Formats: sequence, structure tokens, C-alpha cells
Amino acid sequence: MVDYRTQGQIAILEVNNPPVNALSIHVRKGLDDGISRAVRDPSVKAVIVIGKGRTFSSGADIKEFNKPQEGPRLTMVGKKLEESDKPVVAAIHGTCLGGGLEIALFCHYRIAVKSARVGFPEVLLGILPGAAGTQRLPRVTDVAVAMEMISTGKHVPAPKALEYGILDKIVQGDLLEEAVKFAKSVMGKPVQPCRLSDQPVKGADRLVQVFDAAMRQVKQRQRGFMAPVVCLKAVRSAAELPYNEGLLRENTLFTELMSSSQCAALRYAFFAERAAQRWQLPSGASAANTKPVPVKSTGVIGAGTMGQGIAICLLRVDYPVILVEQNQKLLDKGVEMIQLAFKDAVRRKLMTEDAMRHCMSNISPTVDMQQLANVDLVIEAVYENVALKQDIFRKLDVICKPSAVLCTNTSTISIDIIASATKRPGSVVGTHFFAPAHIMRLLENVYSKDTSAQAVATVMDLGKKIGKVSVLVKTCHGFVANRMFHHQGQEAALMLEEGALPEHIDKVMEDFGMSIGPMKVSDLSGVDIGWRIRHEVAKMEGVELTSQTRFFRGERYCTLPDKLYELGRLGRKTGKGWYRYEKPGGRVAMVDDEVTNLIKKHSAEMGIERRGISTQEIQERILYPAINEGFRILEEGVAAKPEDIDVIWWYGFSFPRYMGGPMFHASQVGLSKVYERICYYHQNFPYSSHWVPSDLLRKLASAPSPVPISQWMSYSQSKL
Ligand SMILES: CCCCCCC[C@H](O)CC(=O)SCCNC(=O)CCNC(=O)[C@H](O)C(C)(C)COP(=O)([O-])OP(=O)([O-])OC[C@H]1O[C@@H](n2cnc3c(N)ncnc32)[C@H](O)[C@@H]1OP(=O)([O-])[O-]
Repeated sequence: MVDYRTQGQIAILEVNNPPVNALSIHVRKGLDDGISRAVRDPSVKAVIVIGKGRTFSSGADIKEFNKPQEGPRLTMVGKKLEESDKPVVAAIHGTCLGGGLEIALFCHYRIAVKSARVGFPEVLLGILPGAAGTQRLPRVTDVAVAMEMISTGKHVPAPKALEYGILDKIVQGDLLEEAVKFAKSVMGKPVQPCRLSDQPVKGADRLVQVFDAAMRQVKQRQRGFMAPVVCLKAVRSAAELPYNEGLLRENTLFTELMSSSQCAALRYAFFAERAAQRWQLPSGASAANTKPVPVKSTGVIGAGTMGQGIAICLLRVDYPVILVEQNQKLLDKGVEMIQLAFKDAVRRKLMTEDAMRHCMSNISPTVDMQQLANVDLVIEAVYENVALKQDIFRKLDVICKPSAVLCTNTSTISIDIIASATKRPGSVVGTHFFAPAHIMRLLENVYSKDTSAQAVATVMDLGKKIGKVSVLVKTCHGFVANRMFHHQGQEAALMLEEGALPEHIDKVMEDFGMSIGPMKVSDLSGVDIGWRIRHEVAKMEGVELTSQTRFFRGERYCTLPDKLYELGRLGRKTGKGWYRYEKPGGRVAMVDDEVTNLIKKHSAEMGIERRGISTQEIQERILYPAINEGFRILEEGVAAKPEDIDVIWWYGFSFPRYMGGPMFHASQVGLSKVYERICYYHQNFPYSSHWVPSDLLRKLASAPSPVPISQWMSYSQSKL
């Protein structure tokens, strides 16, 4: 785990714990033994700590967090490194994160290659740097920098770290050779001035201003997260207390965070996100055994809002895009909007003018679908209409080369139906982007009964390349995201007619932790979207939805959203929806008496006596139907595991990550309690099928003891 060798008068401690040199028990032990041996050996005059493989160290081993701590503690290992009278040099490449950076800060010197990155991402796991990081970073750099780095978890590139004083030198060429040269240059020099524990905190005279400003930012940007606030307090104590007392304070705060429910949720989130990448099809094909089709050229059909966003995603990472529209006017408008989005990115310093010009030069706008004949991958992004999509796929089948992957950006329509319009259903796959497509990170990739493993591998790989978090799901109406979300909209509308108002529902859900409540989400995505989907479904079933409709498909139906649509209140884009906005496209949601009156009048027309609806009821009626649907989705194999659902909710609907996602949240509340409440609502609202309890949930809820989330799927086939 740590290879010890000497080169002349220099001892080299090489951490060797693939893939990311996490500081597991054997590594800590290896470093501890290695530094003792080097200190003991009179022929050794300097020590180098370096990482083997792709990185210096990614920090403490997160997998060890649930277990009792064994072996030497990281702080003790660090103390030994610092107390060595022989200079110790950290030689950094790849990433030097968390405990890895703490080890480096215990060393007397730090050198790095230019591509290296350093940082304290502990905050993203709901903890703080617990091996003296909060006490040592503000001693090597400024207290303001330390607060920013530790409370955000951002990685800092080596040149910036040099500027901050975290690094002593950036080297070119072979890192070890350079480290040896550096070690020789400091051999024999006193190490005392390089012991950070003896140094004062830099910028301590501005502590109060810096702390207050950092706290304001944290409360605004990381609303609801405990760890960033505690991180700031820990760094503050570095400036207020002597080093050893600061360490004790850090330890107390670390222990507090480590045992918090937020830390448990964020650790779950770390592994869940990685697990989502390890997709597997029922056939056994998986990420591990399937190669993607090489994609060099792409096409996007539809230059509307979604098509523009998707084209931007592709252009940003250098894919040439053939952009197809049905007429020149729409095409020109689409290209103009793409250009505007890039200009905005330049204005906000997210890209350079040159990069923008390069991206724009990669678009080939056309009204001729034949131009797609040679593309490797095409994404259809026209509006949600089955006949239109099928027509496009019929044409693509004739036009595109046999190896092309044919993707559809549908948010609800079954991929089986779209693929059936072609003679190559194996090449057809869903790529459900979330609006705005160039900003939202989620990509819900959808396979049909015929989609080939190679097509799946290609879209999962594409997602990674364009910077998305991709989750693979099986086709069904609405897939995972919209299928679960749909019930929230239904319940919200029903609560409005029973007695709630939009601002009540949103406040409860925002207090719960959602970044915006469901009524504001509806205004953001457009009241017309839901209207179109409901009416399209009804049309397919030969039903006409009117203001008199009380039941649809045997379910209680609320016509309030339809009434809002008929008033032309389509949401933010028209300046009016469930709220009033300062202008069309505005962002400030204001309560509107017209909506309040509309809702009250609607209740009266329905003969419903309005009642007060409690916070608990709002929370449960918004969350539990989605959770219940999540269990059905697992039962049916639409999602392979609960982690996939939770990933979808963080990135698609901003579900607070510190609560782990709806499925993890359910596990924390207790599945028997969730089940019991769902049964209660089912009894009270028998005409809403989303309250019919999932069978998988029932089985898990009746297990003799709580079943860990990682074992839920083993119950899906059981006959309990
Ligand atoms: C207990 C008391 C301790 C007290 C002392 C506290 C010390 C300290 O302050 C706390 C810490 O350091 S907290 C730590 C602070 N550090 C962090 O939070 C850093 C977290 N890590 C990262 O940000 C990214 O992994 C990297 C940027 C390092 C690499 O990104 P990339 O190239 O895209 O690769 P990838 O796909 O992401 O990972 C590859 C594989 O490695 C796995 N794995 C990774 N790190 C791990 C770890 N620390 N551990 C275990 N495993 C870790 C990962 O799961 C995956 O496994 P899989 O089985 O193949 O799925």
C-alpha cells in the first residue's frame, strides 16, 4: 500500500492503493511506518511522499466511514511527517483531495505538476476536513481562501494553488525526478519555518468581515446544507484558538457532522451517483462489456428550445452538428438563439470569443433531412406528438447509414412506439434531456424492448462526454422522472381545490428543502406542457376533456390547471401562471388575487367545502405518491435500483441531495410509516390510483427489521 525505497540520501514513500490512492488503514500504516523508518535511517536526509498511478490521493477512504476506526489516525501520521527534522516533500499529480491534501499540508514542502488539482471536497460528503485541514489551510494561505475552499469543496488548479501559497513550486517533466531535485535543494535546511502548526493564521485581522461574508454566501448558495456552515466555524476557530485547541474544536465539529443524517445521505449520494454509471440490461450486457459506437458527427432535428439546448451541449464539446428544421424561418430563429446563448456564456466569462466562434462554425443548419445520411448519431427534438415523431423516424430509417444511433428526446412517449416506425428498432434509444437542456445536468436515457446494448453504451458515453449525469431506464409512459413527478402535479391540483393555495404548497415544499415548490416548477416549465400531454393522452383514448370532466380513466380529475391554461396563463413565459411575474419571462413570483379567486370559485363550482390543509398533509401528498410510484418503477424493472431514481431527482428536480433523494428519504422516514400513510390516503382518496400501495413497498414495510436500501431489489421477486 506504501512502497518504501531510497534513492541516494532520499527516502521515497510511494502510496499505491488503486484506483485513487484513498488513505485506507494500510496506507496510513504504510506512511506511518515509512516516515519512522526514514527518520531512523541516518543515511536518509530528505523524504518524498508521492502517489503511484493516476493521482496523489483522493483522501480518506469513504468506504471506511461506517466502520470503527482502526490503525493510526491520519492526524497522528501527519504529525509524524511534520515533526521529522528531515525535510518532507509532497510531490503531487492528479488530484490531491481531502485527507490527501491534509497529508500534503503536514509535509514541509509541496510541489506539483501543472495539471494537478487540490481541494477539500469533504463538505460535499456532509463533513469537514477532519485531519487538521481546517486549522492548517488558513496558515498556509489566507483565511478567506481557506473559508471559500473548505465551504465549497471546489478543486483548485495547481497554478492557482501556487498563487494561494498552498504549493511551493510547479514543475515540468517527470515528477519524481523533479521532486528528487527539489528535495536535494532543501536538504539540510531547517524545517522549523515550514511547520504550519507553528505559523499564524493569515488574514486573521479581517476574520469577522471574512466570516460574515462567507456565511452570507453559504446560506444563500447552499441553503439547507449543514456542513458548509460548520466548516466556516471550524476555520474561524483556527484564527481564534491556539493550534492544539483549534484541533480539538475541529474534532468536535467533525464528529457532530459525521453522525448527522445529512452526512449519511451525502455519502449515499456519492456512491449512488457512481453506481448509476454501472448500467446493465436484462440481457446481461453492461457498461463493463459493451463498447459504444464511435461518434464523430451528429444531427439534431428540431431547432426549438430543446433542440437548441441539445445542439449547444454537443457543440460545446466539439461535435459537429447538422441542425434540421422544417422551414428556413424556424431554422434561422434557432441558430440565432444558439448564438445568443453562446454570447451570454462569453459575457459571463464561461467561454472565450474564439471558443464561441469555433462552436458556431461547427453548426450546419439545413431544412433538408437528407443531410443526415452520414451522421453517426442523430437526436430528434421536436414537440411531443406521437404521429410526428413516428413520421420522422420513418424518414430517418431510410436516410441514415445503418450504423447510426437514432435518439429521441421524448419526455413521455414509449420508445417502443417510436422505434416501431423503423426497420431497425435496435438502433433507436431515448435521450430525455431536461429543460433548459444546455444547463440541466440530467440525461435520462431510455431503452426499448429492442434497443441494442451498443446503442445504450453510445448514449451513456455521449452523456459523459457532454457533461451530463446519465441514468439508464426501461421504457414506459413517462419513464422514471415524469412518471413520478406527474403525481405531484395531480395531488397539488387536488389540494388546491380542497383548500390550499399555490403559495402554501410551495412554501411547505421549499421549507422541506426543494429549491422551488411544485407550482413554481409548473410555471417554469409551462402550464401548456401538462395541458398538451393530458389532452394528447385523452385524444389517443377517444376522450374529450372539458371543464365538466370529473373523472378520467376512472380517476378523480381536477380541471383547475386546464382553466389556468384556457385563461392564457401559461407560466413565466406569459408573465402569468399560478403566480404573477414582473414581465413575461420574469422570475419574481407574486401571489395573484386573480388566481386565488379562480381557485375559490372552482372549489365552489365543484361543491367542495374548502378546509385548512396542514404542512404534514401537503408534504406527504406531494412526496408519497412519487415515492409509491418509485417503488412500482422498481417492481417493474423500469429503474434497476433505487439509487438510479434518487440520482434522477437530484439532477432533474433539485431534490435536496442532503436528504439523499425520495427513495433514500423514504428509507430514513421508515418504510412501514410511509406505507401506513399511503394506505391512509388510499382509504381517503380511493379514486386516485397513485395511492394504491406498491407491492414492493408493502413487502419491504412488513419485513421484520428495516431492509437496507442496497437490498431492496432482492425483495422485488419475493413472494412474501
Ligand atoms: C473516518 C475518520 C476519518 C477522519 C479523518 C478525516 C480525513 C479527511 O478530512 C476526510 C476525507 O478525506 S473524506 C474524502 C475526501 N475526498 C473526496 O471526497 C474525493 C472523492 N473522490 C472524487 O472526487 C473522485 O473520485 C476523484 C476526483 C478522486 C476521481 O474521479 P474519477 O476519476 O471520475 O473516478 P471516480 O469514478 O469518481 O472514482 C473511482 C473509484 O474510486 C472510488 N473512490 C474515489 N474516491 C474515494 C475515496 N475517497 N474513498 C473511497 N473510494 C473512493 C469511487 O467510488 C470509484 O469506485 P468504483 O467502485 O469504481 O465506482
